Amino acid sequence: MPGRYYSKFIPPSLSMSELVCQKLDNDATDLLIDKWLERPHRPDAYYDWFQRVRERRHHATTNARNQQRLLWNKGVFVPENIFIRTVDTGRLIPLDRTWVTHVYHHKSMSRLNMMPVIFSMLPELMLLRGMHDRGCDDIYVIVTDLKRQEMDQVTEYFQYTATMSLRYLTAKLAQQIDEELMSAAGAFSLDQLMELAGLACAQTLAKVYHKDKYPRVLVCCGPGNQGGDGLVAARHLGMFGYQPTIWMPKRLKTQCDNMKIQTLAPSDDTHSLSDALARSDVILDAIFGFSFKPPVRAPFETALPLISSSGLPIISVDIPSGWDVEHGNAEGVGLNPDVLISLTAPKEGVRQFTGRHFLGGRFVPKSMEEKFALNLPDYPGFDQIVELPQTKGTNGAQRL
Ligand SMILES: NC(=O)C1=CN([C@@H]2O[C@H](COP(=O)(O)OP(=O)(O)OC[C@H]3O[C@@H](n4cnc5c(N)ncnc54)[C@H](OP(=O)(O)O)[C@@H]3O)[C@@H](O)[C@H]2O)[C@H](O)CC1
Ligand SMILES: [K+]
Repeated sequence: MPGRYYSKFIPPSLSMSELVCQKLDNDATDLLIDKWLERPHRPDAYYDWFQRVRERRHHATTNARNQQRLLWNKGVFVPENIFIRTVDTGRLIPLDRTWVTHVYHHKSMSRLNMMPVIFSMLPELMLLRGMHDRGCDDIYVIVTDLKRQEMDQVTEYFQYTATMSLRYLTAKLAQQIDEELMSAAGAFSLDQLMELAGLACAQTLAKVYHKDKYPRVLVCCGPGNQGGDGLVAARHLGMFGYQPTIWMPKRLKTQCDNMKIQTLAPSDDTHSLSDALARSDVILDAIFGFSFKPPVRAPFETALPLISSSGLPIISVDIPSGWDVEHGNAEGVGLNPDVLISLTAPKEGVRQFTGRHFLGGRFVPKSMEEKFALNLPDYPGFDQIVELPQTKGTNGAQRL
């Protein structure tokens, strides 16, 4: 077995192993399925599924492409050593991730939702067979003798590449999705979306910057809807026990006043901002979102450098303010946040962002996610946010 030729950015490849190609025809897998089904089982979805697979096998054997190809070298045929090369993206996926990935890529399978993969050889072969029957014609099984630690690194790599199938939005597409969410397809009001977006922003800040260490949050709000997200976030942060202060040079909002959240008087100069920066622990940048068009105009062209030079940690909403929605911080005038909370889906311009990256906006109906091929990751439990793996300065275009 060759040494470690792969890393997060050098994917494992077939050339890593001296592979022997063998063919496993459907009769052989049917035999295995039959044997497995004969064992005592409590009926469950997994069991039913394979029973249906068995019933359909005659159809399958009349299928001209009824072969699964197995490739392996000297490794042991155990789940940790098995990779599947997917037919659609051609990526190598560790077997224990395959089910999830498959559900992810083949929406038709999603109603079989996340049945547990049973880690023994027979069910795995059955799983492959089931995938085959469901339209995944060429399934490559690569058995290697990677060690556990190497496997973990490969898994890390796959987690990274999995996020690369996430769709990054252009400004136009982000606006289109926003409009659609508020049309009959989504049937949300702007206030509802803003409430959820602001909650996701507040949750992200609270997750990264604990209120005991960073109690004083300066919420910088721009003149558009993103400024509204900022106000909502300020309200939630107040509820979470932070002491937010709002800098919103263009207008004020009553809900935050009612909660006695301090709001700096609107003004076209940035003196009040400078003072507030000196009294803050962390900044929530809710200045510009996907409708930003460079160059930055007053008073923000003075505010952005002031915020940057404060040296305080910054958490940006949707896109770091001053970054072009599609081309990022090409002009170098934008903020450089430590944390980003993208809403709905990341924007094209943040592909180069290397800090901690969260996704929020858990309001996109499945139909819309599919229509726009967003490939959104699953949100954990009841959270409004999901953390995306950090990119290390690549352009994210890499694939196996
Ligand atoms: N579906 C979602 O994900 C939701 C996201 N939300 C958030 O809304 C923003 C987008 O909101 P929008 O109102 O379309 O735009 P912005 O907040 O980005 O800001 C537009 C305002 O900014 C002014 N602007 C634009 N460029 C500049 C500039 N170079 N200098 C100064 N000012 C600028 C612009 O002024 P104009 O005079 O040009 O009109 C606007 O006043 C999205 O990113 C999310 O954060 C929603 O909360 C809900 C759903
Ligand atoms: K922003």
